[in-house]
Amino acid sequence: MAASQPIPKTIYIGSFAHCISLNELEVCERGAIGVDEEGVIRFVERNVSNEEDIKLNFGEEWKDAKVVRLEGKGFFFPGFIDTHTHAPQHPNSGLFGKTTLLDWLTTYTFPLEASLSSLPKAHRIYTNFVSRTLSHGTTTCAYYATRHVPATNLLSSICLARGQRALVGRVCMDSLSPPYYRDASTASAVADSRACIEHTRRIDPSGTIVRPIVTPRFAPSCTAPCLAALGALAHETSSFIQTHISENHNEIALVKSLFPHSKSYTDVYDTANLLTPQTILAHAIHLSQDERDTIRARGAKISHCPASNTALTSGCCRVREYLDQGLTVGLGTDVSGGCSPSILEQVRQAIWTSRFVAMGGPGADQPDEKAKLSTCEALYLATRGGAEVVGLADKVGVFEVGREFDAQMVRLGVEVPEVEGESVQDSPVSLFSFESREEMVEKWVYSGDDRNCAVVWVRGRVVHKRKGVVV
Ligand SMILES: O=c1[nH]c(=O)c2nc[nH]c2[nH]1
Ligand SMILES: [Zn+2]
Repeated sequence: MAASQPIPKTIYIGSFAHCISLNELEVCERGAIGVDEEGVIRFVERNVSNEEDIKLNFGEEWKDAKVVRLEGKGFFFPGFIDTHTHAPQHPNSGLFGKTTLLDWLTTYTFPLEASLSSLPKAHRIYTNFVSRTLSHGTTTCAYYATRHVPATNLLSSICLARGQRALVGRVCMDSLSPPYYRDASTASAVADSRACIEHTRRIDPSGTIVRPIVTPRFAPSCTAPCLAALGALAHETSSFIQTHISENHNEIALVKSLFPHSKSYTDVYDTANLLTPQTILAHAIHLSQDERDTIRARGAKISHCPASNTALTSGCCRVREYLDQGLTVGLGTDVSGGCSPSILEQVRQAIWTSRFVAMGGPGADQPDEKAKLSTCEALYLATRGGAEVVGLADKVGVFEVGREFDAQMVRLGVEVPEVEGESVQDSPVSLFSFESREEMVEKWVYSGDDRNCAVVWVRGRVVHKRKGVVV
């Protein structure tokens, strides 16, 4: 099992980068990170001159440590955290036409999800999707599965076997759903969800790698009794909760008509005790100030899904404002509303969305500079922000003593040679000779992809390696 295989003490030598705070990106040129047999970081050294000095400084116990050296241009970076995605929708990535949320669900999504009643099909999709997210540097992922208990349990088992940290949720939907894909009753939705929680707790009792997450699809898909029963189930089993909120204007109007006595969309969930510090709310685009205040007061978290929000023309989330108001935000790929499994892509998309908010649409005056996310802020959301959303704030997201080594080795390739006639190389990032380390990080953010993700570790264990890379 990737997650529990024994590992030697290891020293990672080379440049590293990480977000110390929302506004502070540290790029260390000559670093050394010491990781023990549990995968926990024991030292982080800067301005290292040679490996022997490191070993001497840290004494006898590190003298035989394995060394992983980052050769050439690149840096170690914390693993990405995907706070919201749908594994069963992977085959539909890129297929959405001109639909918006509600017709997209009935046209593309429900038929595909229903077909995962076939376990061989679920196996094919889930193994490929977990491989894909890992290959893009995602070390933790909050997954929606489907309604099916066996397929949901399979996804948990695959994540555990591959060593990817995951929250895995069986989707509950007992209302307004097609007859071929719905829960028969609140009682069966709760019983099936309980079965999935029990499976996840059985295969990983400590919850180090996989944890269950109670998953009402969204308010239109659930009756009020079902929402309340799921709130109670989450409390009884101390589980995380994930759902969608305030993604699209037609959806918000539908919620208003289905729950006429609720003050707002947020109030529907609050009434059902679904807003807790362990709740992940995907999208959250069109929230009123009152709703934001409630979400903050309950300690619930937000998953910003910029690519999906654009593809389904749902709206531009005012994330910079949310951060100023003290809301906790991470990034989500939301496949297949979003068409990429890459959190690096969401970093870019979050930055573009913030610029669209800043530009304010046709006829607007000067851009609103306050609305713009910086590169560092977006990287923070992809790592430390995400860690807060999934309850791992004290464990991952930054290279600090006492945290676990969830990381990716980013390799940028070689500089473009001065002689004419060279060919384009495997890395999509073009380096010349002038770039500072900070500029290399910027170039990676704006032009990099999975070809730059050479190795991925969770708790110091290798969970992905690009072909040909030796560690
Ligand atoms: O982006 C989304 N994807 C979904 O599958 C979904 N279901 C309800 N609301 C949703 N939004
Ligand atoms: Zn979603």
